[in-house]
Amino acid sequence: MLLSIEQATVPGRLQAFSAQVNSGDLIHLLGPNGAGKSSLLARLAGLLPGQGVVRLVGKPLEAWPRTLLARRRAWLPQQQQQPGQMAVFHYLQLHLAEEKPGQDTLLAHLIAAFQLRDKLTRPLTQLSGGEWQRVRLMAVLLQVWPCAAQPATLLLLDEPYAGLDVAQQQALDGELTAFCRAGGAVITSGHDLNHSLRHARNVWLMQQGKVVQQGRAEAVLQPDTLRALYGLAFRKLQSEGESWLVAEEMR
Ligand SMILES: Nc1ncnc2c1ncn2[C@@H]1O[C@H](COP(=O)(O)OP(=O)(O)OP(=O)(O)O)[C@@H](O)[C@H]1O
Repeated sequence: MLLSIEQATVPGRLQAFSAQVNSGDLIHLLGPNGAGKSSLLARLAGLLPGQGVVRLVGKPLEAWPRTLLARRRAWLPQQQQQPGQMAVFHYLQLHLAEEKPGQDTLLAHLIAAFQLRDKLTRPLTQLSGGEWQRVRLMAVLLQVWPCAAQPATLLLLDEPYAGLDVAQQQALDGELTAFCRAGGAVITSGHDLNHSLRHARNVWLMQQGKVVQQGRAEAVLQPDTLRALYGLAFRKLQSEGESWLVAEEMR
């Protein structure tokens, strides 16, 4: 087991929550604004204090030396200021491991996937919002991409799709799927129910600081459940073997 969450809390923001995350899992965290998604992600990253225990490959987060933890789990906050004027390539280099076989190939692959080749010498402060998001995503992927020495790693992404155009959203889908196939696990927060229906393996639904449901996306994302969560009526449509959720206008 990669991550074991035992009665983890954040006072005033997250009620006691227990779950297990395995290598290969791709989990979407959904729920209304203020439900506690960011708080849960930050707690799992070991960056918010609280009760309970969070174990990464069996060891409590607090017992991990900082440098080793940084190679095992990465966290992408919802928003982040550019750390100064440095060039994109320099920023990415800061996230590379000293020695990791295949890292150069991975770097070239991610530069192409996120279409950053012609931005590499640009100062971070001169990127658009979506470009900075792609650079941040690339950095955390590089930081913990699974390798033979560390096959099981964890990526915690707070609203990673925000600001990405549709092609870049697809690129990110592809990289996260590859990351999980390589042995990592991903937990992301977001607000796009139909994207979660298609892309997530599991969904955790949150409401008022509590995880109220967890399970397969197709099973959890049901109109009645969503109505209770968002106060909106939903319909689930079927088309060519795919399901779609549509929020209906309330009269
Ligand atoms: N720094 C903070 N200090 C105290 N309370 C906070 C802080 N940040 C958020 N909260 C509160 O904690 C609760 C959960 O917030 P959180 O940011 O985890 O929700 P979220 O589900 O990620 O929301 P959103 O979808 O709007 O990003 C909210 O009631 C919020 O007001």
